[in-house]
Parts: sequence; C-alpha cells; structure tokens
Amino acid sequence: MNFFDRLAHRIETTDSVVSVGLDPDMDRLPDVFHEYDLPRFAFNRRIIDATHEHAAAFKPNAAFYEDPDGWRALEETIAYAKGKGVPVLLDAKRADIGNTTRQYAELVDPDTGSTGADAITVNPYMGRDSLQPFLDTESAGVFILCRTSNPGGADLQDLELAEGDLLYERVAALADLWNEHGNIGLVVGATTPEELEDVREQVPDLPFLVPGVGSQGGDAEAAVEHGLADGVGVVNSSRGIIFAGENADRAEGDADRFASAAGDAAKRLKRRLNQYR
Ligand SMILES: O=c1ccn([C@@H]2O[C@H](COP(=O)(O)O)[C@@H](O)[C@H]2O)c(=O)[nH]1
Repeated sequence: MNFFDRLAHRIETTDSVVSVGLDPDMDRLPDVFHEYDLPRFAFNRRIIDATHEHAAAFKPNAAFYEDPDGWRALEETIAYAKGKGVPVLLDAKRADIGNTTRQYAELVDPDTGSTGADAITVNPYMGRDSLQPFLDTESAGVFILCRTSNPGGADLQDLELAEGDLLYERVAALADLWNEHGNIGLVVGATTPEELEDVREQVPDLPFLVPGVGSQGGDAEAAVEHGLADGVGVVNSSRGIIFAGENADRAEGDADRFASAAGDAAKRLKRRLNQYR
C-alpha cells in the first residue's frame, strides 16, 4: 500500500493529524533514563506508549541519533512505533550525487535492511537526480523541503527567480511534476502561514508535513487549513510534546510524569488541530 494511503488510514483511525516528533535531546532527558543501555530508546518508548493513540505519525529527527548508540536507539524506536501501528517519518533531510544518494535511499527501502521508516525528508537543492532513488522507492513517502520553518528559511527559499516565481514555489511545482508514483509530499512550516497558503494554492494535491507549531510558535489553524490535501497531511510538534513534563528541576523529573505530560500534550494538540479540520 502506498505511504499516503497508509497515512490516510492512520489519520482516520486516530481522528488525528498530529505527528509526534521524537527528538530525545540527551541533555534534557530525566536522569532515570540515563540508567538504561539506550537512554534515548527508553525515553522514546515511554513517550510512544503515552502518545500513540493520538499520533497519526511519529517523526524522529536523525540529528538526535547520529552516533553508534543513537542509531541503535533509532532502529529500536522505529520498530517499537511501528509495532503500535503508527507510521514513522524519518526527518533526515538527505540527498546527494547518484551513488551516494542511492545509499541514503536505503534508509527507507524495505528490501535492503533499512531503518524501517515509512517516509523520509529530503533536500531538493541538488536537483532531481539526487532524489530519484527515494522517488523510485514507491512504498516510501518522500517529503521534499519546500519552505522551512526556521527564520533563515527566507534567505534562499524566498528568492525571486528570473521567471518571477519564488524558489520555494519552483520547488513545489517540480515536486508535483516528479510525483509519478504518488509518494511525494512537501515540508512547509507553520511559522509562515502566507507561504503555506501560497504553496497549497500551487499544489492542491500534495500532502504536507507541517513543522513549527508548539515551541516555534507557528500558526496551528493555517497548518491544518493548508497542510492537508483531501484530509491527508500531518502537523508536527516535537519539544512541545515530549518535553511537556519538564520543569526547572530536571533531577526531580521522573518517567511517569514525563510520559503522562506528553500524552496530555499530544491529546491537547490533537483537539486543537481538529477544530480546524
Ligand atoms: O522546516 C522545518 C523542517 C524540519 N523541522 C524539524 O521539525 C522538528 C520541530 O521540532 P519542535 O520541537 O516542534 O520545534 C525538529 O525535528 C526540526 O528539526 C522544523 O522544525 N522545520
């Protein structure tokens, strides 16, 4: 089954478009998790247990796992999340020249002992050939960075091209063109609602992964109004959910309190987003 069909099914089952970001910053984990062999997995497992019923997807960001123990924690996390029936989007922002990008694409290739993730984020800066192995992995979702949520997203992505369109608009148009297997989505941040609306007008049929609500203060209403294509798409919050139980004295933080605060935060975000669906 195509990734976006699987995602649509999950959205319907959970009545949720929330993507829970699994970004287990080691410096912010409660002390209790540091006693485990794989602290990041121990933490994520509790977060997944507490939030999965409200999660349309989980989104681990590879940056939080790029060391030997981290990679093991990532693989365990993905397997555990999938065991709960939740699609996993690996936010890795990859792409490179042909032979290198073929290696990257194995991250989501079910035939090559991949991470097991269902979808991945990729960077379009190197052009179509740098994305082709991902696009050819038909079972995997491929979210192309289009208009990112960070303040510097404007530096390049808002540049006007000679033909008059903006760079992020061109990325959206190309993504639509490249979508031969129906497995492409776009990453468009909630922090720039006008651009979000603009991209939606350009590509009515592509689902979006919308980061930037929660800790980055993005616009939740715009995220839902423009992020979904025929009801499919996800709105991500990472720190706002997984660290909802954090207080000034981290040493007092315990696993139960963290997990239950994360569950409450995911449920609250689901309800908030559902007001606009
Ligand atoms: O434009 C983008 C692309 C990716 N991200 C990633 O999403 C999460 C957001 O985390 P919060 O804690 O909810 O701010 C994180 O993994 C980013 O690297 C993004 O924020 N914006």
